[in-house]
Amino acid sequence: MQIATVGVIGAGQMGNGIAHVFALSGYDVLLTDVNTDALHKARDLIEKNLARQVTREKITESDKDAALARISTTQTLADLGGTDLVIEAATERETVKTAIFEDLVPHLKPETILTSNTSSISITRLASRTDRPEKFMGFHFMNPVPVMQLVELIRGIATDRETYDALLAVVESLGKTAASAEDFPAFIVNRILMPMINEAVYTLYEGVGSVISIDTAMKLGTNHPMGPLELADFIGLDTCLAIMNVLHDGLADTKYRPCPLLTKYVEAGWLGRKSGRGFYDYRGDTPVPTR
Ligand SMILES: CC(=O)CC(=O)SCCNC(=O)CCNC(=O)[C@H](O)C(C)(C)COP(=O)(O)OP(=O)(O)OC[C@H]1O[C@@H](n2cnc3c(N)ncnc32)[C@H](O)[C@@H]1OP(=O)(O)O
Ligand SMILES: NC(=O)C1=CN([C@@H]2O[C@H](COP(=O)(O)OP(=O)(O)OC[C@H]3O[C@@H](n4cnc5c(N)ncnc54)[C@H](OP(=O)(O)O)[C@@H]3O)[C@@H](O)[C@H]2O)C=CC1
Repeated sequence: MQIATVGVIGAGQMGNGIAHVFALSGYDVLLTDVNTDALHKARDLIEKNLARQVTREKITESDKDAALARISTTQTLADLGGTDLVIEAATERETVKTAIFEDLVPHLKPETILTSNTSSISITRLASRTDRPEKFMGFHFMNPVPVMQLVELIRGIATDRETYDALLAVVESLGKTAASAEDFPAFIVNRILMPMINEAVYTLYEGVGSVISIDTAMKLGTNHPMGPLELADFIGLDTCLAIMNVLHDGLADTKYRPCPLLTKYVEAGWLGRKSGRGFYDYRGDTPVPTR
């Protein structure tokens, strides 16, 4: 199947990055969000990130202008009806995602491939809430999307070969690399990464180290580009907690118990970079550790 137009649902940090890379690779993109402000912010951020790529001589000014011209925005979900591929990248909450699919499905062409960028939720269960489980897949991009090479491809129990092959070809057209994961809670990347981040929060909670000592230890001791607490803030603490809850509920093992400090931060609205405060405070010129 020829994929030319892509609908992206959710204009947060992942939605804007996904729209950016698809537009730069020549796809027409229609980006939607319930929040008009998020749509405006996403467009500005895409423009800024494309400009950064021009400065670093990764792309030309005309590549940037052409990519921006390929991105349209809408607040009406039904406008995505004519797209060939839909990527849902809204908040990591199953009720939010299923409500989106239920609203969207009546407007879609029969051949449209439906995907979710979920970090952890069962693809089989999400697919079962649509009219096309055989054309439904997990399509998991990494943050920041324009920089990260990997896309995890997750087949639900009903996904057909044609859909998998079509998405594999899309990943190649973006110049990225696919890794296949089976449909178990949090797939591969977050099954491994999120317990490490959660353990870093326990290390802080139990007073083994400060925010700075934990991040410095992991950056300089294991050559990670970001420390685990800095990375948690970058991903979003609400998303980290949601993933730990899916692991805990889905695998029924206490080793996945979310750290109470992570829960408390989310309850306080301290969600990391996106809310201005998490393990670091981002309101000044440089991030300041909070513990
Ligand atoms: C939660 C999930 O479900 C799954 C996930 O995504 S888990 C999270 C996965 N992501 C990570 O682990 C990220 C870890 N961090 C990193 O790799 C690095 O810190 C980073 C790439 C984010 C930034 O690297 P840095 O060296 O500190 O910053 P900086 O020098 O400004 O940028 C590095 C490059 O990225 C580019 N870049 C950074 N952010 C960008 C963006 N949003 N858009 C476009 N380009 C961007 C820069 O232009 C630069 O490009 P070149 O090297 O080609 O010149
Ligand atoms: N952050 C990360 O590092 C990664 C996240 N992901 C996954 O990507 C998805 C998005 O995450 P991320 O971009 O970080 O989250 P953000 O919180 O940055 O963005 C989510 C966006 O979705 C919007 N939204 C909520 N409900 C709806 C709806 N019904 N219709 C349309 N838009 C809606 C939110 O609006 P509002 O703010 O008004 O609620 C917000 O603008 C999640 O499933 C997450 O697990 C995958 C890989 C990495």
